[in-house]
Formats: sequence, C-alpha cells, structure tokens
Amino acid sequence: MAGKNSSTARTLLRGARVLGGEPQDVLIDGEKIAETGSGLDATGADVIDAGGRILLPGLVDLHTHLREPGREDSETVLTGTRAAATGGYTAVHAMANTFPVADTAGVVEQVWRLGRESGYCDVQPIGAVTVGLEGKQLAELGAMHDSAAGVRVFSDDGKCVDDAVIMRRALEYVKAFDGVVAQHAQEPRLTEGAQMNEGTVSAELGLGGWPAVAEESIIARDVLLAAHVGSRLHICHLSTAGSVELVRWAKSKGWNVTAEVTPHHLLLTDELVRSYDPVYKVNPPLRTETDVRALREALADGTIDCVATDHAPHPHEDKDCEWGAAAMGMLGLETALSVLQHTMVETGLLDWAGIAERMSHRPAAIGRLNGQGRPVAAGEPANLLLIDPDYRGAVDPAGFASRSRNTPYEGRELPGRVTHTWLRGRATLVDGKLA
Ligand SMILES: NC(=O)N[C@@H](CC(=O)O)C(=O)O
Repeated sequence: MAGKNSSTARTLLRGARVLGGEPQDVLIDGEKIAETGSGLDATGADVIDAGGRILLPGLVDLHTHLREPGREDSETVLTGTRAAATGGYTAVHAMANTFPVADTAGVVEQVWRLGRESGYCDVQPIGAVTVGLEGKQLAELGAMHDSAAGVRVFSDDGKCVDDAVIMRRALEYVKAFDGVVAQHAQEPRLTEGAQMNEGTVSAELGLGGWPAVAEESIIARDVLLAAHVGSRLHICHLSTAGSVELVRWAKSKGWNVTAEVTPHHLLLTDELVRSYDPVYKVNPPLRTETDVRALREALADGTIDCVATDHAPHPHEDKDCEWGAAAMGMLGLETALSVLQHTMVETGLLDWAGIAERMSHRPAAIGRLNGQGRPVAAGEPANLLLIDPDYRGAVDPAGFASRSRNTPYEGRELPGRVTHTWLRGRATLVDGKLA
C-alpha cells in the first residue's frame, strides 16, 4: 500500500558530484535510486540541474534531543525533524531524556509514531537505560526492543550510568538482541557544581571546573566492562584528547567500542566562555585547542567513528540568563554539515566520501538502522542530500526550522548549504526550503 513516504515521482539530477567525484546523472524513481551514469534519459522525470553540487547519502544522527513529550516549548518531533531535513538528515535517533522519560514501551512507541507522522525524516527512539534516568534500576530494555519502536540503542544521556553494576547489567542485557548502550561519560562526583572545562580559563573566570578525568575515568571503566561481558558500547560526545587515547587503546584490543564527536567540539573552545554568553554552555563542556586537534585527528583516522549533533534545543528563557542558571546544550542539526565542511574538508582531513562514512554509513550501522546510510547506487533507497559547497554565508537563526534559537554560530560565516534532501525519493527540502 502506498504510505506517506512513497512516491511515483521520477527525478533526474543532472551533473551531481556523487561523494564529491566527477559530475554524473542520478535518476530517482519512486523510493529508489534507479540509475546512475552519464546522459540518462529524462523522459517523464523532473530535472534538477545539480550544477556540480555534491550528492551525499542522507545524514543519520545518533544523538538528537527532540524534547517531545514534555518540552514542546523547546522542540517537537515535527519541528525537530524539519530541522533535520533542513540539515540534510534522513534519520535521527531521539534521546530518552523527555518528560516522561522514554523508559517504557509506551513512551518509545509514542515518539516513534510521532516520527512516522512527521514525514520529514525517520525517527528512531532511544530507550533509557534506567528508570527515570535515575541510575538505580534497569528500565524495561527488552520491552522497548520488542515494541513497535524496535529500540536498539539505550542511553541515559544527560546523565551518566555511574553505577558500575547497573552498567554491567545493561551491557549484558542488550547483548541478547544486538543492542548497544550509549554512555554519557561523566563521573558525577567529579563534576559537582561544574560550569565549564577545568583549566586556565575556568581558574581565571572563577567558574567551577569540569575536569577531563571525569569523562575519561568513566570511559576507561566502561571499555573494560564492555570487554569483560563481550558487549557493544558506544560513547557519546567524546570531548577530550585523553578520551581519544582510551578509545584508541580499546579498539587496538579488538573490543566492540564505538564513539561519536559533536560538530561543536570539533570547532569551539573554552576561550568562548570568557564572553559569559550561555549559548556556549554545553555538556560536555567546550574544551581546549589541544582537545579540538585530537578530536579532529581521531575522526579522520577512524578512532572516532562518527559525528553526532547532540542537538539540544532550549527556549530563550532557559538560555538568555546568567551563566550559572542557564541550561546546557546547543542546536546542531541545521549547521552540522557546514561545520564539518569547515573543520574537516577544508582542512584536508577528510574528503566528502569520508564525511558520508562518518555522518551516514557509520551511525546507521551503529544504530542498526535498515535502509539508511546506504551507498549512493542503483537499487538503493533514495535517501539523499545535495550540498552547494561553494556557498558562504553568516548563520542566521531567524531562518531555522527548529523551534529554538540557541546556536553558537549566529553571525559566524560557515561554508556550504544543503539545498535538497530526499527521504525515500520524496523531497523534504527543495532549494533550501522545506517541502
Ligand atoms: N548536551 C547538553 O548540553 N544538553 C543535553 C543533555 C546533556 O547532555 O546534558 C540536553 O538534553 O539539553
């Protein structure tokens, strides 16, 4: 039966640079890529002159806060998926720190259903590891997996699963269905009262410091636990050079450990906190130039598997206040690809195929998402984006699709603009406008 995502439309992209290669034609027929090549027949097709723009597989985010249910003043599944399509995403994983928490089959099914209704991208709910994110008692992991939402990624993100026994049990439990625990690595006692990265800037500003060791000590423990029980561990938003070393070591042992980095940790540093502008307040905190360099190198050499946005919308009353009272988090979906072009492509660290690997193929594989993160090839689902890499412009949050405005890039010139996104052959973004 024809569902919301099906379409009989034929679209011919003329002169698209697939993964940044030589221009070629790509024919989309219905939900699939029908053909790639040169001089393809345009009969019965809408023709888009790609004019040398770059065609990539639709991006997949492993870490998005959609805020629904409970904080619809910040974002809803609809506005968040519209932001996702604007940024070139065709699938997002929705974090569990909603109100109520996504710790039951009922809540994850609600989020999953809202995602299906939105139509702008696939929404794969993440289930909480512990009841209420309280770290005390395992949530209904099996029931969430067996639900219509088919949850495979579990996370208490926003909070760390700090009890080693609970973490061990979670890792053991998800093995039965090839699930993965995504850890927010933050030793809570070491970060009590912390407001920013612990270092010279925090000392000068007199703000409570958040030491790198608070992240690294949990990662060290958890890679050992994952190895001990033979389970899959994913580490959220790596932010320090030391964390990179630990993941590199765990991978050298052959352990089943994957890691993500956010766009903002690849670009911004704690020097920005000198402005006391809470738009730069985020968890984990912005670190130092040394950390940024290590994270970029680790993303390039594969130590860090993928980019995840940690898109964390907040309404202005939670951000436009004094630093100490402000909420942590920043928007990410609508600027991620531009930040990656700036930090990784224009620095020569990655080519566009490398970007596709880290923003589409790998995150889809880690989340075991079928039909997403596939190659741009005949017979594959037409989940695609076109980016104009020559575009230069200042970020203007007034034009964002997100309900929130807390971007750290306002007014900053970033390269690249996503012009088109297709979800299973149906355009969700056309000429930079939501369809
Ligand atoms: N990344 C953030 O700074 N904020 C996240 C949760 C969190 O990790 O604290 C949020 O939900 O707002």
